[in-house]
Amino acid sequence: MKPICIESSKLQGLLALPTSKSLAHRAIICASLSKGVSVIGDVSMSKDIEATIGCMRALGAHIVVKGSTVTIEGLSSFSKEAEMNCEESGSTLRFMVPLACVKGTKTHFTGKGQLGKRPLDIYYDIFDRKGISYSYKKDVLDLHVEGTLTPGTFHMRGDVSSQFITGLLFALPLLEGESHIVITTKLESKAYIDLTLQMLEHFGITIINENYERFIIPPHQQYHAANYNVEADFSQSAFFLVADAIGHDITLTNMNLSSRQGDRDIIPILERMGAKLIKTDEGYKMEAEELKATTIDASQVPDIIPALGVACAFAKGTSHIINAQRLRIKECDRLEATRIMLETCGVQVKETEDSLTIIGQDSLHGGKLISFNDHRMAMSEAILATRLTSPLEIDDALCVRKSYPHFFEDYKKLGGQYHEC
Ligand SMILES: O=C(O)C1=C[C@@H](OP(=O)(O)O)[C@@H](O)[C@H](O)C1
Ligand SMILES: C=C(OP(=O)(O)O)C(=O)O
Repeated sequence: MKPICIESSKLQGLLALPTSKSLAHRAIICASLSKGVSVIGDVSMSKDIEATIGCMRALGAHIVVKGSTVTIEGLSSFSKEAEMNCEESGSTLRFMVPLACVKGTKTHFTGKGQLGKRPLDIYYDIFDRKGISYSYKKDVLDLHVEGTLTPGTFHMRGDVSSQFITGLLFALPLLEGESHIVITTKLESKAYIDLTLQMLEHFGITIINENYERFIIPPHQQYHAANYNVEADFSQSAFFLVADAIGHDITLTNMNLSSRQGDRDIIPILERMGAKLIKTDEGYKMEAEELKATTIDASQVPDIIPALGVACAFAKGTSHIINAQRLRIKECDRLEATRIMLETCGVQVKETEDSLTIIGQDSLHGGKLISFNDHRMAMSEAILATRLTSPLEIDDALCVRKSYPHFFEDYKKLGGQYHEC
């Protein structure tokens, strides 16, 4: 795709958000492991979700996609061999690896972009302890795994990625003996574990959660087919709620305010900055006269930080984004990328190993940016561009396909103005 030039514009109107990628991954996996047929409704297709569907098919599930409805006949036995292309989806890879080892499926994992550079060591340690054989290449995802996971106690860090814990939570209930997962550090991205537990329960799996320090997984369990409708995605809501907070007028028509998605915190964070959530006849929107600086702890909400960086850029005063080291191991180094995005448009930003200090500005200019091949950076940049005094060029906006293929169509419908440069 050619670079696009975005002009400043007023975004306004109604928008139905795509549905939650995190919940869709989980529902598709649980249904694929179930006895019987499940219908998963309201799935928003994206590259990441297609990757998970492809992997579960490779493992033996029968999956039919018609529009946003995914009908899944769970696998009757695990495939002996599987080829799993995880594209650029960290969730897919980290959720699939333990599943590949439930019945010793000989699996070849491939993927693209940064995925081969994102941590997997927690699994390699388990493989070493459990005698599972594996080989991988450095920095590109080309991983071969063969071996069977045995039950036991798994000591795991909780401050690298919660996706490793989720991955084990899917696989361990299927083993012959009881297992325990013991979290050895502070648990970050904790709400994603809640989403996993919620989905496992929906599909009939029991996990005993001892205060997020130990998870006890009874053995010999069976996933039971269940229907499930996926709710709107709060990580995606962040772009539009931030847009509202910096002066636009977008009403989101499908947000579930009692959702357990951690990124629902976008609302209290923006409220702390002086914005207000307003209920209208059609849905919800944010309103703000003026934003004020705040301190944001990124450890539980890593995915909404680039969008919040845009809010901080227009806030009065100095904002701090703290505990953000793990942003460096996402689709790009999101801490550095957020700094570059803001600096390019005239914001003063200081970056440390795990924080950003952002000095809010009244007026910002355009420039030339790359998307860092990261959907959340491209979407944040598009929102930032609406409030600049000159156009912003973005090199490769196609990366939004990872989670929100229609982002730029929706952006245009709301009044966003861009053209190929
Ligand atoms: O479990 C999930 O669905 C996710 C967990 C989070 O990852 P970490 O646990 O690595 O922070 C989040 O960043 C990712 O986009 C989705
Ligand atoms: C980090 C993300 O996803 P994943 O870890 O699944 O690649 C994301 O969607 O922002």
